[in-house]
Amino acid sequence: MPNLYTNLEIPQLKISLKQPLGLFINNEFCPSSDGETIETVNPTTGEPITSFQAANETDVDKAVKAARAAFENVWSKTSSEQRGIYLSNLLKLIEEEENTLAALETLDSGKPFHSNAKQDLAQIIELTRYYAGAVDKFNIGETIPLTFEKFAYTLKVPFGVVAQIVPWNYPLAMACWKLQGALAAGNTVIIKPAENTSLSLLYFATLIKKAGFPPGVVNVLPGHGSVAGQALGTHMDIDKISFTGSTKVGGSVMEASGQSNLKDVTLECGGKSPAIVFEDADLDKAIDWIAAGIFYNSGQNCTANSRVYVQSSIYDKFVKKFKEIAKKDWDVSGKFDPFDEKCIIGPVISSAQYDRIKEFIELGEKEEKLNMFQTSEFPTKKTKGYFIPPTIFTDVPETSKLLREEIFGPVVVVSKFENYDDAMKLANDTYYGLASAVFTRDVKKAHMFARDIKAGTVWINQTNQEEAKVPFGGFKMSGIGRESGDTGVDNYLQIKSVHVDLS
Ligand SMILES: NC(=O)C1=CN([C@@H]2O[C@H](COP(=O)(O)OP(=O)(O)OC[C@H]3O[C@@H](n4cnc5c(N)ncnc54)[C@H](O)[C@@H]3O)[C@@H](O)[C@H]2O)C=CC1
Ligand code: BAL
Repeated sequence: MPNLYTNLEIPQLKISLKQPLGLFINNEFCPSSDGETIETVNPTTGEPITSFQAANETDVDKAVKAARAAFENVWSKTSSEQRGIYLSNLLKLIEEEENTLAALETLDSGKPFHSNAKQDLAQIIELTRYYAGAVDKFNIGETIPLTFEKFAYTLKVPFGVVAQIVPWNYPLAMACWKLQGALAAGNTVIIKPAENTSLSLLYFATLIKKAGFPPGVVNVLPGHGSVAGQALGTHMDIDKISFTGSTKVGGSVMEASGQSNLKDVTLECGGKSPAIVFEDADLDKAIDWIAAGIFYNSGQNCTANSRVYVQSSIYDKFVKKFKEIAKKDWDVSGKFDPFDEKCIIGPVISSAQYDRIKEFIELGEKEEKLNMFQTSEFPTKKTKGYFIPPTIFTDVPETSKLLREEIFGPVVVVSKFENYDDAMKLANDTYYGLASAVFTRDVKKAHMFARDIKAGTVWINQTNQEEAKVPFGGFKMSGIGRESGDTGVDNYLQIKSVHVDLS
């Protein structure tokens, strides 16, 4: 029998914890059927942390059977009030274990503990509170009068068994965006974390059990995307799948649904979100927001404002100040312990992502010969972690690969525009449509931008702010469907129409 738990020590916070390493099915941790494991690496040091069990097709089937039985026998008969009680219990446990969960995020993903990881937990707490109260608010159908003797009504009912696949940039937060909404709607769930950040969700599974959720309602299946993820996508007894990650894999999840049982699909995929700065903007505030919007979480945000367009009359001033702020507030040098309050930018998630981002930087600098500014030396010789300093490319043409592709690191391109029409043309010149930001003191211009931009989210005089009450999702190749807010529950409900004949 493999080890299904290990002790982890986080000396910086004096935390020691019992970390589960198994697949979580029917409220128990168990080994994978073929003994396959995945090693998880600390991106701050490049050293392994531990290994956990990796699910295969047989394990996926076992979890689906557990989720199906829990749905048919227990969960579909559990009142919304009782579901709300379980979610409230979970909220209390998350609050109690906030530091431990945040510390696991920092250990496994490199997120600075005091800023990013604690901020993720604050968001998780807010949204769990929201969903605990939402269970009976968004499942209300309507009555439709037809003739004197006929009417119809609609019921909003859960799908049944839902699969969820989440990425590594916000490991627990992305899981909770999906999980709490699906549970509030009355579904049972099988959730797969990313290969490189499974620890926090496995630990979270212990809270699910403690909160009283019946066995099989929540199942956590760590595993490889190409194995466990693929098996979830093609399974014939999963009613809905929700995915967050790359646009490429999002497409294959949709394809898997099409090739199997046409399960309902929600996708949250990539972005190349523009920030537009007009000459009448409060420049200092705009720069502070934009710097945070690209450098926070080391730029590993699907909504990162990775394309910045600045009106030509203030362009030079903007670029000068932007570099100063990047250097002053976001530099990495010498601050290589994400548990230390001074660390503002952690490492990127893996050596593969580090190499990928480095390639983009070298392409911009050497092949495309763009103007480049970095806040400190790169590659840095002082750490084995995957640290990348804030990197700013200026005067970048629309044809540049750096301007067109999602880099997912602390790398931003800046260009200029002349007038409103010019700005809109540039902002919309992308296959993506996740988010956007506009900076101006002109109310009319701000709302014209909100009208004209083809993106699921628009921020006016701010950027990258998320609220549990507000729907989130993408236009174009950034996704299908919405999460968060009422849609975070609605997304997991389907409509049944009932026709009544009184004649
Ligand atoms: N929109 C977002 O929040 C994210 C976007 N990305 C983008 O993707 C790029 C590559 O990162 P990756 O880790 O490779 O992302 P990915 O899309 O491969 O990984 C996301 C999740 O999908 C799973 N997965 C992988 N292949 C699968 C398959 N065939 N079927 C079902 N699930 C599968 C993974 O195990 C993980 O849980 C990043 O550089 C970034 O541009 C990555 C993570 C999050
Ligand atoms: N903050 C959650 C969505 C994202 O930016 O990846």
